[in-house]
Amino acid sequence: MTDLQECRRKIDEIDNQMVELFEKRMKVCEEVAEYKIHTGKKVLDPEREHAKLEEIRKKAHGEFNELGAQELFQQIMAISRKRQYQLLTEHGPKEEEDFQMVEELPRNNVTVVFQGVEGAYSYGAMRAYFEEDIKSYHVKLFRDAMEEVAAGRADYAVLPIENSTAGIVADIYDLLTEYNLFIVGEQVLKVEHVLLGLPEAELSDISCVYSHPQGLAQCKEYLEEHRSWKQTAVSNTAAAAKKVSEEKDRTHAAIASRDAGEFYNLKVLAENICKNDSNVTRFIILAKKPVYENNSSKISVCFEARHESGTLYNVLSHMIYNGLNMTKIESRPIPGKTWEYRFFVDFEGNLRDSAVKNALRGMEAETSYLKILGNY
Ligand SMILES: O=C(O)C(=O)C[C@]1(C(=O)O)C=C[C@@H](O)C=C1
Repeated sequence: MTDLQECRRKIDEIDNQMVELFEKRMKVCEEVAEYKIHTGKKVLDPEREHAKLEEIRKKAHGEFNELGAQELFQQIMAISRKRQYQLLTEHGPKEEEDFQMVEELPRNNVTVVFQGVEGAYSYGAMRAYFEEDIKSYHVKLFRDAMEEVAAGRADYAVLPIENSTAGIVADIYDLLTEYNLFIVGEQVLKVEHVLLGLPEAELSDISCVYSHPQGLAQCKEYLEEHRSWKQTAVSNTAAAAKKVSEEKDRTHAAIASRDAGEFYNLKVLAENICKNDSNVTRFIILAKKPVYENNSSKISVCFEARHESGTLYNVLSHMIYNGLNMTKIESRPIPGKTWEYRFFVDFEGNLRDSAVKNALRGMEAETSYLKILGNY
């Protein structure tokens, strides 16, 4: 019978040689980095990597080992690139810094736009993030809010990006790639929906309910208990409340906030209608200029990767290598490119950290498009 101890001794011996060779190879890669820093040649050389992998495949025996050896060298070269990006950050030409650091963003005496109407959750988020003495106004669509900031009529826009029950607000993700705006802050707001009706209405009168699609989705279970009600989606929850108050029809109800109910003089017909009692929405604060506060700890990026096997894995590996904690990933279809996706990633860090600089340098070089959406 095979002796396990003996096998392990042999493996250890081989591994020791491999580590020695790995370090030797890395030393040469550092020389390559020096050459590339001086000549400005790109770190990633897909042709060279492709030729190398083909050569490696020919050297190995049998299909399994051919694939295995290729995978191993793919990793080795990826590690080599990461080391080269590190050296480039340390000794190469300084990258143009688009983002400006500020001690603190002004939260008073500014003009803020939000989507919806007073009483909407966006309004609540704005009140929670900014000081009292701001000038605020509302617009109809998410796009309008972005337009206001892009045109310089507002300093900031407050927009919902995700809800803990219903998921992301996809339109906002898409608009973030359309407008050249930056996320400078975020505000998480507890969302407590109630069912609102006219002051004289009773729950048994209701046959039609209005809300934002997310409001309807977040109260799905409650609405399933009232299947006969006609559900109508409107642009936001406060607009739903406004509609009920204007239509003066006691069979109409809205799913919105208690605040919206007070604002439009409606009665609470049912509360706790959202099954998930930790229902929160995260709002982002957008600005025109790429600024970040000194103590910012979260970075959002958006990128497109070539449609090839392993590209996403390679891009994300820059975060792993630099010890960065990825907190979120989303994908959205790229308009006009069927089955191709754009990725949105959040990770912990500050743009001043060298680990962040290294990771971003590598990610930028190995994606076809990368935008830093913000550090906040
Ligand atoms: O040969 C190069 O140009 C290198 O940078 C070395 C190396 C490698 O580790 O083999 C690393 C990155 C390149 O994409 C190709 C190859």
